Amino acid sequence: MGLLIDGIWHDQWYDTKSTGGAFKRSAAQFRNWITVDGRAGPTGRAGFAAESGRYHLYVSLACPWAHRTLIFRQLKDLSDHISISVVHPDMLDKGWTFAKDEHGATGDTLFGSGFAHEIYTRADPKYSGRVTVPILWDKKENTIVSNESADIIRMFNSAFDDITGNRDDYWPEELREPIEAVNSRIYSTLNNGVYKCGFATSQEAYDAAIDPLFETLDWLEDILSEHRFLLGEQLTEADWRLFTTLLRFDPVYHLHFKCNRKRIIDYPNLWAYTRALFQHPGVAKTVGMDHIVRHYHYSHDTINPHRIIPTNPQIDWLAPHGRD
Ligand SMILES: N[C@@H](CCC(=O)N[C@@H](CS)C(=O)NCC(=O)O)C(=O)O
Repeated sequence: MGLLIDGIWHDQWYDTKSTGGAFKRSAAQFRNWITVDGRAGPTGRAGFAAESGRYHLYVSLACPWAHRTLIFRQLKDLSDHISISVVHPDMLDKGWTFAKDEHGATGDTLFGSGFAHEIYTRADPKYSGRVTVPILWDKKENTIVSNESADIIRMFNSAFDDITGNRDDYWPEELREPIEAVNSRIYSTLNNGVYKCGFATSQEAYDAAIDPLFETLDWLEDILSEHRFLLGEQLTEADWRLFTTLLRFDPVYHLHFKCNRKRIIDYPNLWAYTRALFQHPGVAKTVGMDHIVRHYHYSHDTINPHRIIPTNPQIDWLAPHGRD
């Protein structure tokens, strides 16, 4: 694990010393938007029009943020229009790699690079910052459009609709305000909250993260006891953003990140909801559980120094969910 400083790779773990043991996620730096006609989006510059075959997505099957983008690529029928490369699950001293010696790791199918940091320096030879996935690459302008999953799923939600004819809308205008409110709590206490627990290097930092996390799970259980989805009857991006964390919770976060007060299967509504989303058409094929379990346990040697991969519970994702 490391980062680029002025385009040079440095192997170093997250700095939690300056924050009293708390993990602080750094903000993504490439924030352009693909739009229907290439006009600028909410951030960044213009020039990224939706075109079939122009863009390439670098993902890790293990990563919950990258997983969101893979789900939207699937839901919005973008597989024939946006190509992908899948990194190797082990993220060690050189960061994400394009090694292919693991089932499902494709290598860099665009440039044949060895490491994900080469994609960042290809876009900006002096880039300083973390080398994260997902990365949305523009083959035409030879640069990174975006490395922020929250933005990428919104681009995928609508920018290519005229090309695919798929007009399913997971960010409907009338629900945007409540979606933002739900996203914001879930991001801070759950999506990122599990990392705050897992990467904490002081008891105080862990204690500060664990209560809000389980309060949020209790809150979600209540919502889902009354509604089919987070915002009511309509499936929205808020559900997909939550799903990638729920999916990883029992197999990884419960043990590896010490989020062990309860498991998702202890919450009847959350557990049935997670299965319902797993069983949604096209979603199961975006799930790489081998990469998920391998990545966390093998890569985080400050948490699991002997890199032993635990046996894990057998989870029946396909059991009937009864939430239609
Ligand atoms: N804000 C980014 C965060 C992505 C992110 O942190 N990805 C993790 C993998 S789960 C990563 O690549 N981490 C490498 C690192 O921090 O060095 C997004 O949501 O797209």
